[in-house]
Amino acid sequence: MKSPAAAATATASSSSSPCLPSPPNPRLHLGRLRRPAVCFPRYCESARRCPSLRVEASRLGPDAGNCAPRILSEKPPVGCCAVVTSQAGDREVSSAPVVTNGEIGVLLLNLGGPETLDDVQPFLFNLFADPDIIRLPRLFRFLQRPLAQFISVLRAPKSKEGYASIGGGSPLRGITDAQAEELRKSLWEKNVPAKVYVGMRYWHPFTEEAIEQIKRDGITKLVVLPLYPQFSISTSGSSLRLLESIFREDEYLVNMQHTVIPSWYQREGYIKAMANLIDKELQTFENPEKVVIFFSAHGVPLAYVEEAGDPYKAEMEECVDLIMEELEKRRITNSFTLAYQSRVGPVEWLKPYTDETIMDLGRKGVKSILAVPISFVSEHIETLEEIDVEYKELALKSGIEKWGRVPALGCEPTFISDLADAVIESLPYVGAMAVSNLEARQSLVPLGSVEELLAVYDSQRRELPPPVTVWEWGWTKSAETWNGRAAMLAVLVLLVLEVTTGEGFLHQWGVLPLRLFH
Ligand SMILES: C=CC1=C(C)c2cc3[nH]c(cc4nc(cc5[nH]c(cc1n2)c(C)c5CCC(=O)O)C(CCC(=O)O)=C4C)c(C)c3C=C
Ligand SMILES: [Fe+2]
Repeated sequence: MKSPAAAATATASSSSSPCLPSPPNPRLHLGRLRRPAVCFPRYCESARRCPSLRVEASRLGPDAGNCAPRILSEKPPVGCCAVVTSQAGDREVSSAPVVTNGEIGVLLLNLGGPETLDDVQPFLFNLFADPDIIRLPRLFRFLQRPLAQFISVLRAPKSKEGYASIGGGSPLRGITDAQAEELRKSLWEKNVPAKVYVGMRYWHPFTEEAIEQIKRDGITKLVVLPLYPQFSISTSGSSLRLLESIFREDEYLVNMQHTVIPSWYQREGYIKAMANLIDKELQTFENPEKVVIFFSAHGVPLAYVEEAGDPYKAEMEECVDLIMEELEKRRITNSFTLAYQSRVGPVEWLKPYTDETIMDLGRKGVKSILAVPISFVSEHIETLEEIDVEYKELALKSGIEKWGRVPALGCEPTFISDLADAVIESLPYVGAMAVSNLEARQSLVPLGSVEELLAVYDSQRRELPPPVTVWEWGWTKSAETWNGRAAMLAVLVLLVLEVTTGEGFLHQWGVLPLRLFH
């Protein structure tokens, strides 16, 4: 890591009393202002010394830009105290039991994927019906579902082809369930008796189902952990928005203490696990030092970053830097590049695009590439099909001779253990409760973090630029596109009618003299 400031070993005390002035407003911590806005040296300094805030100390340092986003609650931790001993470098956690006065739950948030080919279109419908994927102007909100239906039906055949080629469905559910089980085991080994739940955004098990189970199990302290290392409005943000709406409506949840780990790409364990995978895969090449390490992240529309303030790009770039720094420590100094894949629709997405970058490297005479999927921790359609098949083919056509790919982290033990540490470290922040139910309701969720995190990037809930162009008034590119599509559709409908009924302009003009069907 950039600043292993927690060379200091720190031990959390068994007292939950705060020893700090309130941390700065978390609204400032995430997102577009992140780098400049989060440097609170006084706060970070104190945090390093304060036992009850030790939890985040391994990320603190002279470069305080890394610290504040991790302080998840403005209120002091109450009612729960992790007894944790941690050493920078090995992140060892002591065997002292975690003392809490409630049932701990961990909710893993993920995207979800179709399990069969019949699931593909309804899965796509759920995805495009999400206002964090396509947020229409207020006046046109009523069109969200019809539009989602329209786009999902249009896209389904192409998506189905992809899913068919990877075995007829997404492997995401199985892998996420396995990660949940490994995380549970790891937490128990670290003396944290927690239950772990999986809540998917667009397919089973839906987040709503996970929440129902959490209620049935009587969980009173919940750590929310999106399985995306980097934060994006379109992924973690969307899942948090859904949670916010569920929490707001429910008496039980209003009273449940929670905290969110919004992103965790700087964690030492994660960075090391990624570096281990890259290191190992490089050894499969004849001349490992000549290989270009090609980080390929899932893209988002450019306007998410430039207009809506999505921190995704900044977090991604920092993540890649951290991995390369870790590799450098191991004397691996290969060239590397970061590009964005999987764009959907005609609007501009984050650049450079993966396909263009591959061709560019080919033109420049690069002969070996090691692809590193970086935005997701499971194998999925975009690793198994897009990278392993499409991009490999493109690379070979572009003059690249050897193409390799680092596997997704999955249940890699260093990674799972680090996730468990992240959960343990966040426990003292679970439970910053509103004073009364009324107050909790007014603030939408129990004080913790969901709505604060949402506010960070999206306080005004502005329109999001649609990845698939939808209607805009005026002489715009979008209007032209949609006019064109509407016209083509109209012509198609007229043609079909004409051919099937034998009546219409073409018949009147003698272009089509015969009725084809009777
Ligand atoms: C960090 C990861 C992801 C971001 C950011 C993201 C944004 C995003 N995605 C779409 C549209 C689609 N995504 C689809 C599948 C899909 N997306 C991610 C991850 C991110 N998406 C994953 C892991 C998967 C695969 C799940 C699986 O089943 O294996 C799909 C469906 C597949 C396809 O048809 O290509 C679509 C569509 C948008 C529009 C978007 C940002 C706005
Ligand atoms: Fe996606």
